[in-house]
Amino acid sequence: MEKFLVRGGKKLVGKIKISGAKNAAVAILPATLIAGAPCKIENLPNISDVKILTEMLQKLGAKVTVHDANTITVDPRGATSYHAPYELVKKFRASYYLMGAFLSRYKKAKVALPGGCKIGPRPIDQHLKGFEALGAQVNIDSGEVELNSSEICGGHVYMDIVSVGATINTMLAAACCENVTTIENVAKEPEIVDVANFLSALGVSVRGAGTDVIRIQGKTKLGGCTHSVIPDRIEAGTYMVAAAATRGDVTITDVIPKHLDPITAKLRESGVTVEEGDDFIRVRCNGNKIKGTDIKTFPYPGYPTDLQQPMMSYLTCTDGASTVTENIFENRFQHVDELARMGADIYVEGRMAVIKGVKSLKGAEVKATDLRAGSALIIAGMMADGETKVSGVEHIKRGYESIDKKLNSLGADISFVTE
Ligand SMILES: CC(=O)N[C@H]1[C@@H](OP(=O)(O)OP(=O)(O)OC[C@H]2O[C@@H](n3ccc(=O)[nH]c3=O)[C@H](O)[C@@H]2O)O[C@H](CO)[C@@H](O)[C@@H]1O
Ligand SMILES: C=C(OP(=O)(O)O)C(=O)O
Repeated sequence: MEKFLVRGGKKLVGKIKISGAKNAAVAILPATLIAGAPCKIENLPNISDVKILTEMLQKLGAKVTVHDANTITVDPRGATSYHAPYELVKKFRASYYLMGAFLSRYKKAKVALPGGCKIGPRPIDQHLKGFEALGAQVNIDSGEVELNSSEICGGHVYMDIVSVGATINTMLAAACCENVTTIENVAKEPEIVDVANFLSALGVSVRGAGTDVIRIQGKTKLGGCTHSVIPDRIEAGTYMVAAAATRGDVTITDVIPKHLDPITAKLRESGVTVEEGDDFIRVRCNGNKIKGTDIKTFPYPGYPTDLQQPMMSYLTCTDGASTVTENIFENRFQHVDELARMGADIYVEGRMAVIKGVKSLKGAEVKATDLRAGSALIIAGMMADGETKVSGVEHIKRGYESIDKKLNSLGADISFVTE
């Protein structure tokens, strides 16, 4: 079994460069299927979700040229398959974007229901509502979603729930519709704006991405483009929290500081000094008195659920009590028992965790059950006395490019072991 062995007690100090955003990359890669010419995608994170997706595009008939670890060109013109069976999609959640991409390109799709992080029930009813509003018939049979549309021509949809995935999927499906599509009550995450920019570069007219309402005037014939993926605000936020958790001094570069406002605000509230530049953020503790704070997860621009778990590790050793309320996913507290095994004092009641700050954590054998539980446990390991072994490495590799090497470059002591 693969594990990260973390020897704790080291302050993180130095500079670290942020990779491209997983949640934008995993939408843009399937979206290349609707292009009419090659698409060069730059600043892709070198993570397993991207690797799997790249292989998937090849299996579907697209030609992929790898330029370097973070840049590929996808030529979708030879792709013919609109079927993505469970074997292909089970490994990660964002395979659902193949539904929108296939529907746009082929007017039909057959895609198995997705896998991904087990953080509670993750229905896709809003995705299907979007497709239906554009004119598709939806049928679910033997775990596969079948979409058909003699004419998918655009429409109007008001989403019941603010959903990142449903917003992007409806945008993809609308990209080749001749009529205007209006999607209301949409998610406003920066990754949605990045996908909108990618579609615009192909020739689709997309207005309103980043607000509550998106209007799309599709085109039946699209071009190709060169697109650079935006920085990963969740990776950046993880390293901001790690810097604070080890009472270090870290400058995080190649970021869009505005995207990190909710994390910056919470770290400042808790006593950490955070400075922002045009494309960097410096997080340092300066010997400041560090106290607990309260976190409530919300859709962007609220505090992101994907940084709830790493933040909880930090809060285990701050002065006084903190609360963490998880409003997005029902079962995103699986890291709590593992933190408790390291000496954290956490009490969970429904969607809220109450954390009483302790003096220190102790290293232990712990298991990451999902991606962000993984980074949370690595942070806890760096805070702890002694050694922590984190299993569930496959989850962590889904979303963090070289997390061990990046943290070691800041002075951490993390090795990759196979037992
Ligand atoms: C690949 C990707 O981008 N993943 C992100 C995306 O996931 P994902 O797109 O799956 O998350 P959503 O924004 O869709 O989910 C938000 C909430 O809506 C619910 N819901 C969603 C769709 C639907 O059809 N019906 C429904 O009830 C979900 O169960 C959840 O409670 O946004 C989440 C919320 O910021 C992040 O944690 C994930 O990292
Ligand atoms: C939940 C996450 O990812 P996914 O939606 O890909 O499972 C995440 O990035 O924290």
